[in-house]
Amino acid sequence: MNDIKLAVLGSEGVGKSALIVRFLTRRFIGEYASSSECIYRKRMSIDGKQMNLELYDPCSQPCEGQFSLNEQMHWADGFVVVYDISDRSSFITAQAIVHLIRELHLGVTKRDADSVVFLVGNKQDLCHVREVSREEGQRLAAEFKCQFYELSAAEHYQEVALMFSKVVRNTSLNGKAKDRRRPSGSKSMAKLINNVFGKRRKSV
Ligand SMILES: Nc1nc2c(ncn2[C@@H]2O[C@H](COP(=O)(O)OP(=O)(O)OP(=O)(O)O)[C@@H](O)[C@H]2O)c(=O)[nH]1
Repeated sequence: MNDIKLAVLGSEGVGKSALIVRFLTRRFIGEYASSSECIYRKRMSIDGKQMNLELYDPCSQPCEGQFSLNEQMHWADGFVVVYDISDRSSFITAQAIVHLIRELHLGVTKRDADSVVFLVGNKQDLCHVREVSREEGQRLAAEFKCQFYELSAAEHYQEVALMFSKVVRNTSLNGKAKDRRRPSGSKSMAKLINNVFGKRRKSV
C-alpha cells in the first residue's frame, strides 16, 4: 500500500491545522484559516519505501461541498483524533469520534475494527491549565486500541513528525495485512468515492 490517506479529526481549535502544518513545513504558524477544508499531499519515504500521503484537514465551520463525518470515515485509511489537553469538551468530542470510528463495521466502510487510530492530546505546553490528565488520555486510547501521544504543535517538531511517520507506517502495514485477506473491490470503491467528491488538494 503506497497511497495513504489520513484524516485529522477533532473539535474546533484543538490544533489540527497547526499539527499538520508543523509536520509539513516544520513551522508553527499562530493562526490558520478555518473556513475551508483541505487535502494536503506529501511524498515521503518510510523504511526506504516511497509513500504518497494525503492528509485531510476538515474545517470546523460549515463550508461548501464539505465532507460529512461519514464520508471522512469512508475516505481515510487511518485517523489522527486530536483534543486539546486544556479543554475537556474537546476530549469528550474526541471520545465520540473514536467510538464512531470503531463502531462502523467492515463492509459498510473500507475500514474495519483494526484501522489505525492515533489519539493525540495537543497543546501540552498549556499543562498549567490542563483539564484532561495524561492518564485519562491513555485510558481512552487503551479502551479503543489507539496509540496515544501528548504533543505541542507550538513547541515540538520532532515529536509531531515522529507521530505522523508512525501513523503512516502503521497504516501502510495495516493496509498490507488487509489487502492479503480482502477480496478486491473495496479499494476501487474507496477511490471512486474520492473521485466523486473531488476534494481540493494542496501540495506543501
Ligand atoms: N498553546 C498552543 N496553542 C496551539 C497549539 N496548537 C495550536 N494552537 C493554537 O490553537 C488555535 C487553533 O489552532 P488550529 O490549528 O487552527 O486548530 P484547528 O483544530 O485546525 O481549528 P479549526 O480549523 O477551527 O477546526 C490557534 O490559535 C493556534 O495557534 C499548541 O500546541 N499550543
